[in-house]
Amino acid sequence: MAVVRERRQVNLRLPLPDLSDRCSRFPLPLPPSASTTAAAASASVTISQTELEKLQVLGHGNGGTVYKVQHKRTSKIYALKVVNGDSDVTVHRQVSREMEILRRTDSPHIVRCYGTYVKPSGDVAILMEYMDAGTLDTLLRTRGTFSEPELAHITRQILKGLTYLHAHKIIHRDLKPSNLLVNKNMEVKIADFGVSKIMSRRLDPCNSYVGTCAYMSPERFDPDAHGGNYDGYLGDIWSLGLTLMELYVGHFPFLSPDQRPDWATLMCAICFGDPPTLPQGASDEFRSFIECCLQKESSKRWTASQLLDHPFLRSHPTSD
Ligand SMILES: Nc1ncnc2c1ncn2[C@@H]1O[C@H](COP(=O)(O)OP(=O)(O)OP(=O)(O)O)[C@@H](O)[C@H]1O
Repeated sequence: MAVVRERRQVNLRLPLPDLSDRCSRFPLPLPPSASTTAAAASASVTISQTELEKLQVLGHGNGGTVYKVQHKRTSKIYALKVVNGDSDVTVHRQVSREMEILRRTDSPHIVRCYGTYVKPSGDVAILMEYMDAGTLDTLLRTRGTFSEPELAHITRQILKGLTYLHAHKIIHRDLKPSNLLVNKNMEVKIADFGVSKIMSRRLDPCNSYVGTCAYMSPERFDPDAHGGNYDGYLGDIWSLGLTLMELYVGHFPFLSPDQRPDWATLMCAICFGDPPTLPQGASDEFRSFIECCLQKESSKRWTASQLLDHPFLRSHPTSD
């Protein structure tokens, strides 16, 4: 059993990195629309980094800072994730992995990347589409819990993103409300690929311990008790189940609302306790959907593409 990943405290007093013209130039696609397509993304113009003006800090992550930036010439808004050159090696490894995955992906359900920048000083940045409603975590805190129809809409989008990733042999490994970005049209996109894994084959086993432990499946928390390795794709499904439950009940499902998470409590609850269940009032379809995700034995969990056809989603058809 490995250690809990700690969130690095970002030093707010560090000067903002100056992304100068010495950096390589990257193609900047046309601004994203509600239905961004690969064709739209490939219709690109080129800008220099000095054409990006920082407007405000959107948030801090594990080693990086995300800024809202404006492309001066077109006034279009983007998000720029910046990691300083003096960050530790783990942070650089994570941002490199994130850049590699974002460059490979092309899906309306994955946050779109418009360029990556690497300076000789080691400063690294990723230019992404700006999601103007923040994350599902911030929405939960500001506007409260989500209804079943809202969750069905959210779930369908996450599952389409996961189906895309898994078909491309990418395991996210850190799915949680704060890694799901939202815009004002309630489009939900999967983000933050710092601890994701690209498999060389579809069924390669996983055995590394990275990600946010609270959302880890029992077999990821304690691989030794599960034969030393596990199917990482099904680990994403467990995290999805916990994420949806949290959005429905308003707090992390394994803990009561006022309980502080600590590693020992979490470990016992996830590895030795029963999976959490929905409170009274939830529909049978939603209850069944959550059960299909939160099976302790991973082989009993449904895959992302199977879940897309679950009665819970069929009972809330899309308008499109
Ligand atoms: N494309 C984006 N559009 C709008 N806001 C964003 C975007 N990307 C990130 N953010 C904001 O910046 C914050 C930090 O994002 P980042 O991916 O660096 O880390 P995180 O997911 O919050 O944390 P960690 O890396 O520890 O998992 C997010 O929580 C979100 O509020």
